[in-house]
Amino acid sequence: MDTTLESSAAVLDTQKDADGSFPTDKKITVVFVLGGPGSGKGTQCANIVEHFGFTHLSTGDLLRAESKSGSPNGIMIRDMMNEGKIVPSEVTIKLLRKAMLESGNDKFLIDGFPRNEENRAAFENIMKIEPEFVLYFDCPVEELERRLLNRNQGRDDDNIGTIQKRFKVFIESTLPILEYYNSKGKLRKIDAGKPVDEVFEDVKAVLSPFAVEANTCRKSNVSMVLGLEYLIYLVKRLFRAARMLLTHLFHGTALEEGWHAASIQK
Ligand SMILES: Nc1ncnc2c1ncn2[C@@H]1O[C@H](COP(=O)(O)OP(=O)(O)OP(=O)(O)O)[C@@H](O)[C@H]1O
Ligand SMILES: Nc1ccn([C@H]2C[C@H](O)[C@@H](COP(=O)(O)O)O2)c(=O)n1
Repeated sequence: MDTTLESSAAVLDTQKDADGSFPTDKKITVVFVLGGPGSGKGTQCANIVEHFGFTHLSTGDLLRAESKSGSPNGIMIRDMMNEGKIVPSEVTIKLLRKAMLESGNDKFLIDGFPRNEENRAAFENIMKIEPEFVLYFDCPVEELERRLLNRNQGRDDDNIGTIQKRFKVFIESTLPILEYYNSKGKLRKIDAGKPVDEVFEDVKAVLSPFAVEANTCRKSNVSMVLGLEYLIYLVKRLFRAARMLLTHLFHGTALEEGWHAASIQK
């Protein structure tokens, strides 16, 4: 398989443990999203979420949040990320699993994972979920560097020293994972060197099998909203009827009392 960087991520088999379990009756769909650092994985995932109803889980974001949470692993994660190294799978998968369960969704874009063979094997062994396919954003290294240096999102690892290390780790550890999924016919390679909208056109073509489900999902959301609105309308009418009845009873009694008092005075 040729890549630009060289030249310069189902079916659920339920797992039960202390963290909880996925519902047995649901098919869990997982799409792994890979590409060099800065290839636009996060950018495109945001578009996919909007159009196809997936939950986007960025392993980098999950690790960054964990490193800042003051957890026992926090310092180790921060140090490894600053060195561009890959955090042990046990840590990453625990975070991923928790986020997947908490989302309540059954379709996941797992961004920046699996980064190496250890990640891939651990996910398969622990989660027992086969990815539907792997979306690979392929982009020239010069463009990656330019994007990362201009990102300006305050990331500690967006400095030239760590960027070079991340490129090296991508070539040595992640490219073999792409080869693996390519050999299984599960790689969907996208030219990520183009403008964002053009890249998304290609992404949409790959994600098209999920379009019908997305429509269904949107339709069911619409009927849920309409159902809720109708319920609110019925409750409002009920309240109005109750108020009219009470007013009628109250006024009736008051009138009766008024009439009674008047007749006594006479
Ligand atoms: N097609 C594109 N053309 C130009 N700039 C882009 C494109 N896609 C993304 N960018 C910009 O490049 C930078 C990196 O994009 P993004 O954060 O989505 O990459 P990433 O692959 O998620 O990075 P990382 O692996 O480091 O988390 C961002 O500033 C983004 O706005
Ligand atoms: N599976 C993963 C994903 C990410 N990391 C670490 C190492 C990366 O350099 C860093 C940033 O990830 P990104 O936001 O660029 O996807 O996070 C990891 O160790 N394991």
